[in-house]
Amino acid sequence: MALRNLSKLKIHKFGIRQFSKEANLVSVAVNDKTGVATLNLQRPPVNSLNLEILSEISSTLTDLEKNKTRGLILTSKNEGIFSAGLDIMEMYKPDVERMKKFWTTLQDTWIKLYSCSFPSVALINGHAPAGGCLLALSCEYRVMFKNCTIGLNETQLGIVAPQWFISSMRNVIGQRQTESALTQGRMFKTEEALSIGMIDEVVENNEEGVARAAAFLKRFERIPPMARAMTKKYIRKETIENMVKNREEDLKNFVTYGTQPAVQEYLGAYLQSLKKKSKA
Ligand SMILES: CCCCCCCC/C=C\C=C\CC(=O)SCCNC(=O)CCNC(=O)[C@H](O)C(C)(C)COP(=O)(O)OP(=O)(O)OC[C@H]1O[C@@H](n2cnc3c(N)ncnc32)[C@H](O)[C@@H]1OP(=O)(O)O
Repeated sequence: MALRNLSKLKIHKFGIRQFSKEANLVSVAVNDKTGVATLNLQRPPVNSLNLEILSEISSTLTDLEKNKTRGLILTSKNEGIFSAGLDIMEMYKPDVERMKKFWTTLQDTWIKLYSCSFPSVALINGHAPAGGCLLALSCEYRVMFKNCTIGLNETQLGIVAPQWFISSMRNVIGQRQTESALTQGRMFKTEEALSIGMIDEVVENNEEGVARAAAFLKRFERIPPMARAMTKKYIRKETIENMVKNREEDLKNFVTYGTQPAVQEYLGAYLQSLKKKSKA
């Protein structure tokens, strides 16, 4: 597996374009033999998703699509944390113009990941709350380390998960489990997530995780890519169209709702509790 500069596109002897990104907040490694790209989130300390990392994920997904990658493994360089979700600092006492750009970039990233033509696996090698969970749910398969947690915990923060977050979960675990999980803002331990089908496999370590993710992607080796991609597109069409149709309204809701004093108070208190915990 090699890390390459994105600017250097080349056709490999297997006929697969190979590339990766020389960037700060994500890195991409492409397996020469299989054409599978591993996208690593690497924004210390907890891979919280701010405007900059989302922009990099989004542009990387565009590049992977253009370069006809054969599959994606989405994971974290920071073992122990897949992603802490959206960077709360983007929502707390926000600059409204940046806040809009942030949300629009999150929408773009989700659309690209949710609708990508290539098969995708989240190798969840650490905790995955909220936006971290959303990224994982947007993939087609989820492999997770033991002793971690995953879930959409928004209500615990006093915020409301948008419709497309909810649909992403509902499409994986169904209406009843989603309603129960989201109204409580419940975080699931690995084994619990497995038992409700939120994740597909549990692994001991990174080596095993990469092997299981690769095994999932290998299932498509003999499936004509076009047929596969069109089938995925049809299955996900309604969810994506709903979001795209409502994205302006979704942005408006985010700004209006997110800037309300009561929501700001919740976010401020939550941030304080996180900071206290890290100082204890
Ligand atoms: C009517 C309809 C309206 C629709 C409107 C839509 C509104 C929806 C809006 C938003 C949706 C948001 C979804 C989200 O993703 S919100 C983010 C939720 N994330 C979390 O709750 C996770 C919080 N973090 C943790 O639980 C832990 O940090 C954990 C990831 C488990 C890692 O734990 P640990 O390794 O122990 O690390 P620390 O807790 O010590 O954290 C290290 C430092 O990082 C800071 N931190 C952590 N998470 C975040 C974050 N998400 N954003 C910003 N900063 C974060 C933490 O404060 C520590 O900072 P410091 O070192 O300065 O103390």
